[in-house]
Amino acid sequence: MSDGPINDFPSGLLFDEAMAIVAEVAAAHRLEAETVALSRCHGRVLAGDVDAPLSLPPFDNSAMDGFAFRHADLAGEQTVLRLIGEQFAGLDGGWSLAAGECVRITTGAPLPAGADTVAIKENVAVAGERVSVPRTALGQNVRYAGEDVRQGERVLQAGQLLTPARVSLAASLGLSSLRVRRKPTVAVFTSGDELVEPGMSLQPGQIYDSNRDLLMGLLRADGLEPTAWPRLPDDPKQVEIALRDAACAFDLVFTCGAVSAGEKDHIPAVLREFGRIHLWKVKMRPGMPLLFGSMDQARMLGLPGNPVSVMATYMTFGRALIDGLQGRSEARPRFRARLVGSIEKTHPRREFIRARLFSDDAGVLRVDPNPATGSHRLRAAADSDALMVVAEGPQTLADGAVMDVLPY
Ligand SMILES: Nc1nc2c(c(=O)[nH]1)N[C@H]1C(S)=C(S)[C@@H](COP(=O)(O)OP(=O)(O)OC[C@H]3O[C@@H](n4cnc5c(N)ncnc54)[C@H](O)[C@@H]3O)O[C@H]1N2
Ligand code: MOO
Repeated sequence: MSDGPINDFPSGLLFDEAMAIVAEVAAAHRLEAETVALSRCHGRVLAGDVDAPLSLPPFDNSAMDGFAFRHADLAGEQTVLRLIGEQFAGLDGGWSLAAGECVRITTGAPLPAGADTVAIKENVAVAGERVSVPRTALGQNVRYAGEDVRQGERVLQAGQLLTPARVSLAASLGLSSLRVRRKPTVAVFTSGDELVEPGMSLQPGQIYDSNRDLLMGLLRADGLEPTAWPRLPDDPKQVEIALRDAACAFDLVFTCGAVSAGEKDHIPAVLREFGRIHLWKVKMRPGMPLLFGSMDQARMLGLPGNPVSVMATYMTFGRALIDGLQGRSEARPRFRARLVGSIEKTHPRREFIRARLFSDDAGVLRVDPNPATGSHRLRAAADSDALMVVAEGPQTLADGAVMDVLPY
């Protein structure tokens, strides 16, 4: 391994500069498109636009259970019509109404030819064939063909995330599969000789590995199916072997720890020697030692080892990488909330502060920062449900200032 300075790549970048590099590298390594059965499309990113092969609703139909008739037949407060049959939701009975006739109809059933209005059954008196319907506005309780979607109209676009409603829309159009981007396969590594598996006994100087569950949980919550690898020891040869092995089998390799300046922080040197570093160190807090590169077929994101650094870097760079690889072009929802209390920030880096989100009595979303500083303090993260973002440079923020927040 080379002993020279590791400096032939961008370093000490502004947050937005680093994000731009991640987006660019991800776009250059976009995952291939595949055709997937609709039931497996949830959470996937669409690879192509979808134009409606049919209109929705496909035919005029009733919005309520009741009686369908011709509005022109109504006279006065009550009109007696002649019941000629039933049209339930399902096969079209081919009914056609002549003057003074009506048909019993259920919700979703096709409207008989000639009918243009439906009275709900609760307001109708039926005696044999005689049906007394009240005054009803023209078109009442009718759902028109094409009022939701017109045939040929673009309803979904490449780059959109397939939410349950979007998958359901595709189903309603009769589509049984969609072109989506492959989901990245993800390997997760934690690293450090101090780490012990929860459940084992601790020797002096050791701590339990908490980042593995943190990162696996964050990835799973984003719909990925990560694979946890055995922990990396603080040994450069073993780090090299494990990372090279993972890099030829996974799209994404996430590591936690061993990316800072310590004597045992081997990951940057391994990445440089056997792959390529795209950037190292970002002006953010926590998360400053973030490392991003490529090795073999994988993109590698080296998250700093402190737990809150893992959260801040995953929720920003990790997600940008995952979204970029899948060509997700629709921005994730942005949340903004008003600050509780005030903040005086003096350092130059962008800061991510653990905070609680809540709606106040006036219906205003508020964000209440946790006073704990220190990216090792996991308890403050567990007591919080969002990271609040404070912009670069010195900032004096008063109560009520509008803040960007990343809920988790
Ligand atoms: N001289 C310098 N020292 C440090 C710098 C620096 O720039 N110069 N950066 C500091 C910052 S900021 C951070 S963040 C940390 C990150 O360092 P590493 O990514 O190399 O992480 P480690 O040293 O391996 O670990 C940091 C910290 O986190 C604990 N840790 C690591 N992995 C886990 C895990 N899986 N579960 C629980 N806890 C974990 C580890 O024990 C350390 O306490 O470096 C600063 N130092
Ligand atoms: O930047 Mo470190 O990630 O302060 O904790």
